[in-house]
Parts: sequence; C-alpha cells; structure tokens
Amino acid sequence: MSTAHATGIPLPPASGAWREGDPPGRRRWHVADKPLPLEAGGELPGVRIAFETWGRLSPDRSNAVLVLHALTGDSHVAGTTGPGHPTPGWWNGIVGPGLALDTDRWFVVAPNVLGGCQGTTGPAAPRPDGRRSWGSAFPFLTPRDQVAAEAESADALGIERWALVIGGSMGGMRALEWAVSHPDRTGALLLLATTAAASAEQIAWANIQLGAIRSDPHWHGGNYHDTGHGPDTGLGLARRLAHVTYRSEPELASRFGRSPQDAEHPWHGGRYQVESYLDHQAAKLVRRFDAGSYVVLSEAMNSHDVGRGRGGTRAALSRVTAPTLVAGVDTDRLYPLAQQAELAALIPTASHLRVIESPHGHDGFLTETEQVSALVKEILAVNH
Ligand SMILES: CC(=O)SCCNC(=O)CCNC(=O)[C@H](O)C(C)(C)COP(=O)(O)OP(=O)(O)OC[C@H]1O[C@@H](n2cnc3c(N)ncnc32)[C@H](O)[C@@H]1OP(=O)(O)O
Ligand SMILES: N[C@@H](CCO)C(=O)O
Repeated sequence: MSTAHATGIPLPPASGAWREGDPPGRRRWHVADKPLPLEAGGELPGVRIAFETWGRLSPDRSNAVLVLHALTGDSHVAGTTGPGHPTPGWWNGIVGPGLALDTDRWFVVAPNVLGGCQGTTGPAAPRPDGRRSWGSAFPFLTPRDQVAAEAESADALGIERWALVIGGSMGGMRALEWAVSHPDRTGALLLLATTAAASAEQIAWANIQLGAIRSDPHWHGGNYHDTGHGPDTGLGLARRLAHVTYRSEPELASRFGRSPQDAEHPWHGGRYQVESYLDHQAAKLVRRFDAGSYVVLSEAMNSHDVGRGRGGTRAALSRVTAPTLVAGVDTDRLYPLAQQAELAALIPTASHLRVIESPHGHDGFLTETEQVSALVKEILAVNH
C-alpha cells in the first residue's frame, strides 16, 4: 500500500510545534515560513519537517545530537511501535537512557528527511493549496536541499551547533553535507557506511528499482496518491532488489541456503526460503512507505556528490573541521569499504577508518549495536 494518502499509511498524530521539555519520542514538526530554494532550481513552499527528540536541551544548548536516518528509516530512532510509528526504533540498543547515546545527558534530535513520508513534506503530502498531493509535481531534491531544510529546523529549535552529527548510508550523506556546508555548526561527526559521492553501481541499482516502480501501471506518472491504488508491485520489487544489496551473499547462503519455505516445493509453484524472506521484506515496506518518496529519495541519493561545485571531493572534504570517525561494514557490497576509506583519508580531521565486522552487509550499521555503540562513545568522548 504505497498510497499514503489514498489508503492511509497513518500520518503522525497531530502534535504540532515543538516545545522545550517535550516528553521523549514525541513527534513534532516545524513549518518553514519561507520557501526553500533548491539546488536544481526553483523552490519548495510550505516545507514541514517532522522530528522526534529525546532528552533535554541543556540551558547553554550545547548537548544536542543530530541523528539522520537512512533511505527507508525515519525519525523513530528509539521507542516502540504505535500510532504513527509503524516500526520500532531502529537504534533502540544505541539511543536511550544509559545507552551509548545517553538521553539522560544528550538531547537527541531525529528529523524525517525532506521528501520522505513520515510527516515531513514529500510527494504524498498535500500541496500548499491542500487539495491534492504533490505527486509528480514534487521537485527534484538533493542532499544539500535536505540539509538546508534541517538547518532551518535547527534554527527553530534554537540549536546553533550540534555536539555531534551522526548518519548512516543516506543519513551519512546528509551528515557529511552538514559538516561541509556548516562546519561551524557541526561539533563532531560520525559517518557510517556512506560515501563522498554515489557511485555508478549505486546509481545502477537505483535505476533498476526506480524502473520497477515506474513500470507499475498504478504509478500513473507519480500521480497516484488520490486514486486509491499505488504502485505496490513495483515498490515491492524495488525493495526485494535493494534488500539483497543490503545484505551479504554469505549471510543469505548460511541463513537460507537452498531450503524450501516450510512445506512449499519450489519445483511445484512453492518458494525457496530466501524468496519468502524477500516477499516478507517487500510486504513490510509496501505497508509503511510511499513509492513517490522512494523515487524522490533515491534520486536525491543518486545526485549526492560532496565535491559538486566545490572544486572536487578533496577540496570539499577539506572544509570539514569537526573531529570525525568514519566506519564501514566489512561485508558491505553496496557501499564498499573503499568509499569510507576515501572519506577517512581526505577529511583532515578524521581518525583512521574503522571497520564494523558483520555478516549483515550494508545493514550492519543498523544491526551491529555493540560495535556502533563503541563508535558513538568514542566520538562523544573526543570533545566532551
Ligand atoms: C528494527 C526495525 O524494524 S527498524 C525500522 C526502521 N527501518 C529501517 O531503518 C530500515 C529498514 N529495515 C531494515 O533495513 C532491516 O529490517 C533492519 C536492518 C532494520 C533489521 O534487520 P534484521 O534485524 O537483520 O532483520 P532481518 O533482515 O533478518 O529480517 C527479519 C524479518 O524477516 C522475517 N523472515 C526471516 N526469514 C523469513 C522467511 N524465510 N520467510 C519470511 N520471512 C522471514 C522475520 O520473521 C523477520 O520478520 P519481522 O521483521 O516482521 O519481525
Ligand atoms: N536497510 C536500510 C538500508 C539503506 O541504507 C534502509 O532501508 O534504510
């Protein structure tokens, strides 16, 4: 059900503007008072950024940490499922009282990315006239636009400077853009399983995923939100393909091998276990994610190139002044370690490359709680 408006992925509870002292995990939002100028030209009016916070902002506002989610993640970094929260917190073992990102000490802020579908303005959101969803009229975004919108929200929260900016994968692209565009506002930086620029192969995998969505007859050129049907088949195929790239070949071999799913027989119309697993991952995403957002966010990731208009990658990365840790996952076939090695080598303030050991491939930055916790503690100790 990728028809967020038509068939109702529940939008977050209408909780309105953030107030200091809000209880942890409450979803709030900020609406920009002027249109956002976009890197590709034009502007986006009425930008709303939904976010969640944990902990308390200190009186001197020096304890704020920005956590930036990956492609199909959202602001729900910590917590349980519930209204407006289709999944449990994706870093439940890392963010919370007494955990590596200790919310008794740090004020943690997690925005939903611009272009997404969990309360922040995206293709499924109503246009400013309120009558129809944006659909195909939603503009092309880049990570720099997404960071510009997040910076405006930080202004609204009264946060001049983040003690730490963290992101993995697509979140890492934005974290990097924060450190390059706003070195004075980025106190420290943790980059996980990300890259200085989307590679040809990453763009190629995205191309197949976007092709699957766009060739679904329910896509309607992106204008399906008010039709009652979405391109669920296409989105499901995109997720299946993406999910294989998120995991490793040895993991799939050892978890599933050639086993058939329960009593199903693959020679007689049944499925292998790995096929059933992919069907499950696809169904879960289709229930909670908007296909239009998937397209907009994938295209934004494709456009990611930190060196664009800045004299190239080396020159751009030399702007980073924050103490930085860069880590990758040893089995990541989508964002291979060479990409993080480049970041660690070219960011002048970066320590040596850290390697997360995991059978889970790219998703290791989401699943390897202990190793990621150690990295979070290490970078937090640098400045504080
Ligand atoms: C914890 C969360 O849900 S995070 C939510 C936010 N999501 C994100 O940030 C990214 C999207 N999600 C993901 O990328 C992944 O789900 C991760 C990385 C968060 C979790 O990965 P893992 O914990 O390794 O989960 P894994 O890939 O093994 O999938 C487990 C699921 O597959 C199901 N599964 C396993 N084998 C099979 C099979 N043979 N047939 C069908 N389903 C199967 C499990 O029952 C389980 O289902 P559930 O998620 O509905 O409980
Ligand atoms: N599993 C992650 C990987 C993308 O980095 C997601 O779906 O967001």
